[in-house]
Amino acid sequence: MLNIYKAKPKTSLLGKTLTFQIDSADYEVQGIGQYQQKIAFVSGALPGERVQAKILEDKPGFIKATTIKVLQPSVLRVTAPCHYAAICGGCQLQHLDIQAQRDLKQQGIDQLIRHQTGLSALPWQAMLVDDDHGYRRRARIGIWYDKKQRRVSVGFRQSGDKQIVAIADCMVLSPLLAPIFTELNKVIPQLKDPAAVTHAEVLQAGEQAFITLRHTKPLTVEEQQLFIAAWPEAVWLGEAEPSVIHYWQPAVQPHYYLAEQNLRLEFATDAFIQINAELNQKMVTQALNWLNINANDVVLDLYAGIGNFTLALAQQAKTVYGIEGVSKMVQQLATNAQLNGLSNVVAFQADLHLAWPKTSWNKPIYSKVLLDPARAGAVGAVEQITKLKPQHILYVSCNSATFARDAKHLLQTGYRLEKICGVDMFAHTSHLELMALFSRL
Ligand SMILES: C[S@@+](CC[C@H](N)C(=O)[O-])C[C@H]1O[C@@H](n2cnc3c(N)ncnc32)[C@H](O)[C@@H]1O
Repeated sequence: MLNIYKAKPKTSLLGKTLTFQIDSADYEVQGIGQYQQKIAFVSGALPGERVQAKILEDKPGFIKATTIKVLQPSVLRVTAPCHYAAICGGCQLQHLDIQAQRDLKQQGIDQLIRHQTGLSALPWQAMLVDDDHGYRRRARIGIWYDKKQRRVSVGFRQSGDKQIVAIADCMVLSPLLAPIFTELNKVIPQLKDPAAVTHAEVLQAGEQAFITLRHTKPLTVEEQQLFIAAWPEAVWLGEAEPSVIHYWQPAVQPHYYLAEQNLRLEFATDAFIQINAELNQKMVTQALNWLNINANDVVLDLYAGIGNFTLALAQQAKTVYGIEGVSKMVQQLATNAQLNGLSNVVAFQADLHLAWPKTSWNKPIYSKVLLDPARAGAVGAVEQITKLKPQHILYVSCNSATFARDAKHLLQTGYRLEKICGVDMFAHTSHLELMALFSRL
């Protein structure tokens, strides 16, 4: 008789609660432990701790879990300063004091970069830091209307979940934007269809609050007036379809200042700007210092946005080419250069992750390059940068993993890492911005 062997289906660990001994932490300060043969990444757990954690993902090589109970705490563990920390997904590191957060983030990133690049030590410089409260000048606030209970929830997404956690205040949001929670809670239930508004983008530009409400059904002028009357100091806008934004009041131009450079930058409410104004200022000034820009420099600023670095570089360089993927932002960059009296800025649109066009800006004419890509890093771009053979490359990164990958390429193609520093742009979260200066050997 033929015996057919059938492998027993493995039972998934998903949703189970297990106990983990945490040995170390990764670059996002998630605890690392082990379960049988699998490596376990446990959010909310610290090295040296024993925790109970719920399994969120069960993959062949690893599992991901979230701490639900700390059985044996680390000496570094503190009580979170925000009363929503345990349920809100916005900040992941409030169980550490701010200095320990910064130390552990840098240690984890140091390990990641050394592992990827093979460097034995990194030339770390002092981290750029500022106030860890009230620093966010932009945020997306979730809105959920429960039709059965006729109740609105305004807040952030729960950690590891899609549910909105209703909150009344946020420790890291700029105080100017604080009224958003009360006012939305007041007005949304008065709408004909309260479920029509799904989220609010809040923005502080200078001393002005801008609120863009995303709504899936039209809102009447009377309904728009309810929001304006509730918080008249704010400027209200509606987004009926993605990226189709209308002012409900006379338009006001959002802008911010780089006071140290005496620059004024204008932007559209949906354009990218750096989240933390104080640290952005420090970052721009440090970029000028590290690159040591002089009047002979021809500089290439990649992923230039609305010209945050471009204009400051142009004040000291001969010429700056700013390249950006979004056409509207390229136009804004050119306008900002004009508004600030800078005639040595040239702005181009290009998708930097595709093959670069054979054009005036893609030539080996640069002494210095600054790049500030989004989280995906400079995939496809970093190879093309090195072909231009600039003397110095300043890489500003918001994702250490993609930075480590790109840094490896730079080191393999004739560059050395001169300086690196963290920028604690998103205090209390697992993210750390990086600035790294590479020079040609
Ligand atoms: C982190 S932001 C930096 C913007 C600017 N340097 C600043 O400091 O405000 C990254 C910028 O890269 C742009 N970008 C993203 N992917 C791109 C691509 N494939 N090609 C060109 N630009 C891209 C985004 O539109 C965004 O403006």
